Amino acid sequence: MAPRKVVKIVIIGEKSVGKTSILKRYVDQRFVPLKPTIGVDFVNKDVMVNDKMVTLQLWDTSGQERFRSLEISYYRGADCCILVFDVTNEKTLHELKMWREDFIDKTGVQNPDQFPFVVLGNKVDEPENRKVTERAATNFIKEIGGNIFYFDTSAKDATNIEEAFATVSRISLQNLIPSDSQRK
Ligand SMILES: Nc1nc2c(ncn2[C@@H]2O[C@H](COP(=O)(O)OP(=O)(O)OP(=O)(O)O)[C@@H](O)[C@H]2O)c(=O)[nH]1
Ligand SMILES: [Mg+2]
Repeated sequence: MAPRKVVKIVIIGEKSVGKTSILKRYVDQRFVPLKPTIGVDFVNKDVMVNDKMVTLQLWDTSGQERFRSLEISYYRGADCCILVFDVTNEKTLHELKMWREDFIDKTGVQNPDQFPFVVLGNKVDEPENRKVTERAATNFIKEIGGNIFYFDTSAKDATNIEEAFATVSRISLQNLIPSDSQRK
């Protein structure tokens, strides 16, 4: 049997936007009170993509400034980057530009326009507090351009979590095409 493919996915963005809650919802189908992430953590999930079993290695990190120095080793070898913001806090969307540029700088990705990014606008279960519309979010990703996708999500009520990770799995595998491997 051919060895199982393993893809590395990193999830980044400001503190408290819901990165760990999104992973918990996806991997354990649960939404529970969580402490802020300290440093870096990771969790594996096996999924079927095009009839093949693939292991997603999901790397979670803290959005807090004081842990930023850890990120170089954490970003290295990523096949896809998930950028999370909180739709009830506009500043967390604007900060994503910085998070994306920092990721590109630190990984040394040669073709940032081809590298797969998935942006998640989280906490859409709070429509009364929503500050960033889906339209504003999609305009934002159009402005960034490249190989980038957008989903409104909620870790709390599970909106679009499966859908977002189906896209993450698919585009992470595209990134493993051998002719692209010199990019890393
Ligand atoms: N309403 C709502 N609250 C959420 C959602 N996702 C996360 N939260 C809440 O937002 C807070 C932060 O969630 P975390 O998952 O710890 O956020 P994080 O991005 O991992 O934060 P750091 O680890 O500190 O960077 C917690 O109180 C969560 O319960 C969501 O989809 N909806
Ligand atoms: Mg966290």
